[in-house]
Amino acid sequence: MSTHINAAKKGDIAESILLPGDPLRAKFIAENFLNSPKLYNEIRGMYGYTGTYKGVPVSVQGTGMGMPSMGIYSWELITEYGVQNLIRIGTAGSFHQDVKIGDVVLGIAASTDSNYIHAFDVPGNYAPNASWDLLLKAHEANKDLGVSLKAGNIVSCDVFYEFGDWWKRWANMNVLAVEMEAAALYMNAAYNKVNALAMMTISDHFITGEHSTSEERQHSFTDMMKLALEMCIK
Ligand SMILES: O=P(O)(O)O[C@H]1O[C@H](CO)[C@@H](O)[C@H]1O
Ligand SMILES: O=c1cc[nH]c(=O)[nH]1
Repeated sequence: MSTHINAAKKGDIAESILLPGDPLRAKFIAENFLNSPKLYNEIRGMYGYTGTYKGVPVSVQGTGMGMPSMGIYSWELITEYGVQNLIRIGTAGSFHQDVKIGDVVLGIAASTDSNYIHAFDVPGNYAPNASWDLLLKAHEANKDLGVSLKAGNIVSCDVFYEFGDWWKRWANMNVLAVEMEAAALYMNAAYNKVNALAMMTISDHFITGEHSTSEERQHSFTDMMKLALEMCIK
């Protein structure tokens, strides 16, 4: 048991885990995609389940919103429960015309406006990046699934409700989309030498003004869920 996760022991959480921000998305995945899912965490309502997918143990854990929350859950999963492969399955807002609602974006790197890197005391800037191993698995798994995938730099921001044209300056640097957790996940994974990849379904569009409903954010986006699950058995 750790401070924010009350799974009893290491083996109660699988080596590969899906990490949606929304705990109800975790519940939906457990109930619809995992065999014999067991609830191992409900502290703070941040549901975590372990079951099997095509015979392989897989867990799914809500991580909340923002880098402090992702930082806590991913750190405990890695250091207290030995999780090796962490796949964030989130939502994001697109900055580009050709990255459309429903597309899945793989964050090869995660730029950020956060100070999370201060925890690691590096003597310069740091470029949080995805695991090559997991990127290859995503590519491999998608050969059968054919999900509309885009990959590139994303930005993890501390503020959801930002004003003005801030996003255009990230778009100018060819950053594809905004979300709020990937950079912290990548830093925790790098420090602890484990694998992480953040994939996000586009739920909002800064150019067209489109927005998905909260119901869609919770229950839809099953392409991304299937892709992440298939990666766990590669
Ligand atoms: O859908 P999730 O995984 O929560 O991800 C995105 O949605 C939340 C904001 O609505 C932030 O957590 C952001 O990163
Ligand atoms: O952080 C996020 C997530 C989804 N959509 C956004 O616009 N921002």
